[in-house]
Amino acid sequence: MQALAKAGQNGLQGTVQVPGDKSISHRALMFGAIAAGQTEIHDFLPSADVYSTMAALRALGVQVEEKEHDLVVTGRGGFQNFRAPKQALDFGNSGTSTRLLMGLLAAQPFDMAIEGDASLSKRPLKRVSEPLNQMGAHFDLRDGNYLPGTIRASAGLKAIDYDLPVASAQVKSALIFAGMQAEGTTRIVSPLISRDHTERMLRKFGGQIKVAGKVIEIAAQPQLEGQVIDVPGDISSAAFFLVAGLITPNSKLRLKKVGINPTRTGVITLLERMGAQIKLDKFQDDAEPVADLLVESQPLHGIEIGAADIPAAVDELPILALAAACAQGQTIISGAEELRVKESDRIAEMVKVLQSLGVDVEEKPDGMVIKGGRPLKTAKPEIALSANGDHRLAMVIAVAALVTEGQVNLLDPEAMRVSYPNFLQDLTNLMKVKE
Ligand SMILES: O=C(O)C1=C[C@@H](OP(=O)(O)O)[C@@H](O)[C@H](O)C1
Ligand SMILES: C=C(OP(=O)(O)O)C(=O)O
Repeated sequence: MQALAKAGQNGLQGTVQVPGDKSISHRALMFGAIAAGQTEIHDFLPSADVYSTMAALRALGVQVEEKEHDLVVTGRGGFQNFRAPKQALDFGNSGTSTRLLMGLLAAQPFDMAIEGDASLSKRPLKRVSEPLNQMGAHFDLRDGNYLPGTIRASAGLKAIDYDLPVASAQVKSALIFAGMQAEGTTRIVSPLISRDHTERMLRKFGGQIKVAGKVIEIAAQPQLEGQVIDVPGDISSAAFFLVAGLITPNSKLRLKKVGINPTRTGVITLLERMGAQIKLDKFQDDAEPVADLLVESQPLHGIEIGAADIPAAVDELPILALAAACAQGQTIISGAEELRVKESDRIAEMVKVLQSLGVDVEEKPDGMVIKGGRPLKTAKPEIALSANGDHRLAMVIAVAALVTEGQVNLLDPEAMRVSYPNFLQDLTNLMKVKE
């Protein structure tokens, strides 16, 4: 159990370099694996989820060397040169590893067993296996939807036209990897635009993809060549500091080199709608735009967050719900049912966390209604909260503790290893009193 710190008189002050973007780190490893030659990945995210992708690729015969903040991947020069793994591929807690690799590995000439931890084994995979099976892949999944399972050998894939039922970047990316190996042109239509790191990275590696709004066309590719990838800081991790800086009195923070891909900046847009001013010091664009984010404590007000807002802020909804609890007035979150199938049921768990801190919050099937503005306060002088093994919930609880009257303890701080192993250390560093 971890006793969580409360912010002092000076609030949070200083500069943070949040670790590398998780989505981009996974993809850099995967594209590195299928490219020819070496790929250097600078400032990758050294977290449990990214190590799950790395371990799976190593088990398939891909050489990945780790050197301090960098990785060097020696690619297999295509999809057909992998080695049959000796054991089940274990994706740990990582939905991104599972779903993207299901697409990347959909047409191997051998069977592969796949598994994950208890949380991952509850997350739906039919959304990926169904279209891939239509293309000629064969997945055996527990109850047709869950890990553990087997990716069966396939004799080859054929293109399909597919309307995604959910605005999921993971499903879209799985279909892009499959489309790259299929005969014909695969057409993917998304209901809403989701993060486009796969599309950008494919182009960076020399590949071709047609993107027109929500419609993507992908076919067989020229030989991809190894690249140097600079991974920007993860905006999903920066989001915890943005909200911490806004709700903790007397704070002033600079978050350095954060990725500001427009498909990911929903948290900034929504905080701005709540009345926040966040300054962006932009850098030169590479494949992914980057900026320093500057934030100071400011009053916030409630807003309505609807279905169209969700994809660009999907992982930031838990911390936005905390911001809403500290804002004046009512915030309604709707159209966010996807949150129920993340590492935990993030609607139910956030409602529980906020209620333990005295917040007036009502759970809805697709979101919640938060009546904000009351100071956060524990019912007893000291309470212990569980993040239910969910890294994002664990970090939300640590941010809430900064401004809660009463001592908050966290039962499962180790959950943070999934995306931000040094989060508590980085947060504590901002509380050192400056003379
Ligand atoms: O493609 C990605 O890297 C991700 C996509 C999102 O999931 P969905 O595709 O399920 O929305 C997000 O929640 C996840 O953290 C990372
Ligand atoms: C949902 C998340 O990740 P994944 O789907 O990769 O487990 C997340 O990081 O919040």
